[in-house]
Amino acid sequence: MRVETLTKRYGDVVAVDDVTLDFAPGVHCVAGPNGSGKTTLLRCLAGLTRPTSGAVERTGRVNYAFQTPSVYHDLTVADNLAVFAGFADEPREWRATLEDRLGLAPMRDRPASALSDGYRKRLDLALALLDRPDVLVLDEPLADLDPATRDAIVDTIEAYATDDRYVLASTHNLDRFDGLADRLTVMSLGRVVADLERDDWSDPETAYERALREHGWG
Ligand SMILES: Nc1ncnc2c1ncn2[C@@H]1O[C@H](COP(=O)(O)OP(=O)(O)OP(=O)(O)O)[C@@H](O)[C@H]1O
Repeated sequence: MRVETLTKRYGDVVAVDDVTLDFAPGVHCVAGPNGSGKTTLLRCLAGLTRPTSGAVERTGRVNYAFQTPSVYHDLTVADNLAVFAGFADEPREWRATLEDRLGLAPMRDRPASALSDGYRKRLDLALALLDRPDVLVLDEPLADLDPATRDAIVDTIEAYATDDRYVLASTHNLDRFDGLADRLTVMSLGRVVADLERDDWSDPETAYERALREHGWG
């Protein structure tokens, strides 16, 4: 996958400014201060937002998990999974595996509206994975979650990111991606200020802070 000279403007705001990036299979984190263009870049890549100019090349089936979970609030966890499984042509065992990995079994009969934010996020990730997308895009998958939920989500991402799959995540929680991220792109003011691979860093959070310092932040 690739974006080339991608620009997205909202009126006077340049959310993504002339970004060219190649994407490879593995776990790819996109980090940057608030408003640096992470979500806009990922939305353009996933085809959810039309770029103002530039090109996007995508591959395979892309699923996008929004920062705010998009589940059926009136349905139970089990029924949410059943509805989405109806769209997916996957064996039941995969659904059971996801329920297990994300610790959803005790919540099966609870309406999504009655779940904690953490369990709603777990359910949302399960739904995004049900049809085994080639490309999984996660907008802030770990924001405002307790440690157990973060662990469940990180472990699920890790187990999924094999077999040439692409996992892209915008995040402010790089410490939790240590050992998991293969690639780190740092954005500032709509531009890419660092694009690093695992061999380039001792840990992604320190690499991120250094990249921002070099570009005048803090
Ligand atoms: N639909 C929109 N209409 C107008 N401006 C927008 C829209 N979406 C994003 N922006 C602006 O584009 C810029 C980049 O926003 P974006 O959400 O991509 O950044 P971000 O790095 O994901 O931020 P955050 O970490 O806060 O989620 C910001 O200035 C934002 O206000």
